Amino acid sequence: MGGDIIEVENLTHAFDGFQAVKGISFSVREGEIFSFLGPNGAGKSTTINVLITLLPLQSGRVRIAGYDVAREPARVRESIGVVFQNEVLDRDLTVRETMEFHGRLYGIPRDERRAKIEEMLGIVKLTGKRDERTKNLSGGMKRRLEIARGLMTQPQVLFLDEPTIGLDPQTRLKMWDYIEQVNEAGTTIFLTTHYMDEADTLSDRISIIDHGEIVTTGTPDSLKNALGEDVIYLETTDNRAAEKALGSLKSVRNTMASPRGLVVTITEDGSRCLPAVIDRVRGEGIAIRSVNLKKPSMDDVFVHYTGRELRDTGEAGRGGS
Ligand SMILES: Nc1ncnc2c1ncn2[C@@H]1O[C@H](COP(=O)(O)OP(=O)(O)OP(=O)(O)O)[C@@H](O)[C@H]1O
Repeated sequence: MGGDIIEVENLTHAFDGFQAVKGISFSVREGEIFSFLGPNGAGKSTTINVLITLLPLQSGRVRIAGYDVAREPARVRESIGVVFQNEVLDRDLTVRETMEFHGRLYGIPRDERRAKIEEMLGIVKLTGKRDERTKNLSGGMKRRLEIARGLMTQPQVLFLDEPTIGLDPQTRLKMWDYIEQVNEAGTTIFLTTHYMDEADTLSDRISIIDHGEIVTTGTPDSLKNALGEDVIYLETTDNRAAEKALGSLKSVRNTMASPRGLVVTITEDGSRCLPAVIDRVRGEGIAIRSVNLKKPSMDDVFVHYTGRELRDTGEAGRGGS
């Protein structure tokens, strides 16, 4: 992996006085698959829109592939590809025409354009669909076409906003393969996703943003390991009282109310300290409805740092920890 291809320093962005992004700093290394996660309204889109020059830089510094978004936006645009969350294909164009149109728009010379179209359609396995109108493609094929189109200009960084949203599980797995192939061919990937397993599987590193601030950054393994050895999910008749009772137990690192119950992260082998956890809760006269012991997952990391499930739009949990 090379140096930093995305550099964000102290980025702040406000809408009518409301601070959507509050002085965030992070970087993405050349060659990485980097995931940017956060609950709804956390500030992801605002950040990405500044990075891809759709929103003006208000304050801070952002460089993409060495170019400053405020001073050299055209250079930045030449260096990136973007695949948006909502489908933006012309339904009446064929697959090849879609690619052809994009290539012309970017002034790619004819012969190079033709070769590129074939190469990119090959990568996303759409060669056989070359003459199909896009309206007749499946959801997965449409996403692949959008990715192929985004790659035509050989961007150094490809921004993928929710690349697998709405796709069936099998197609999602295939899409992961394509994303990895694109990455192996040398493109840095900046990804947003609501699927924690996706972020976990694909990412070299992940940042989680909440309330306009980055709350943690790390490799999937380091983020999961930092939570502790194991996680216990407890459903009790009084989760608040149970949380209080467990606070003083030595093997308990952290407790947090979540929509799935009380999340207890522990520092030791869970199967060994589970009896003590149960005894302590019952000792307070609290009945236990269910217990679930497991290794920390990216979902647990997300709940730990944001107090919310990714799909949970409400304010069921507490912010931060
Ligand atoms: N154009 C705008 N005018 C006013 N407020 C805005 C605007 N765009 C975003 N916001 C607010 O800024 C905050 C961050 O929004 P943003 O779209 O960046 O979040 P997000 O993390 O992308 O959320 P989602 O996952 O729902 O897309 C939210 O509170 C949102 O309501």
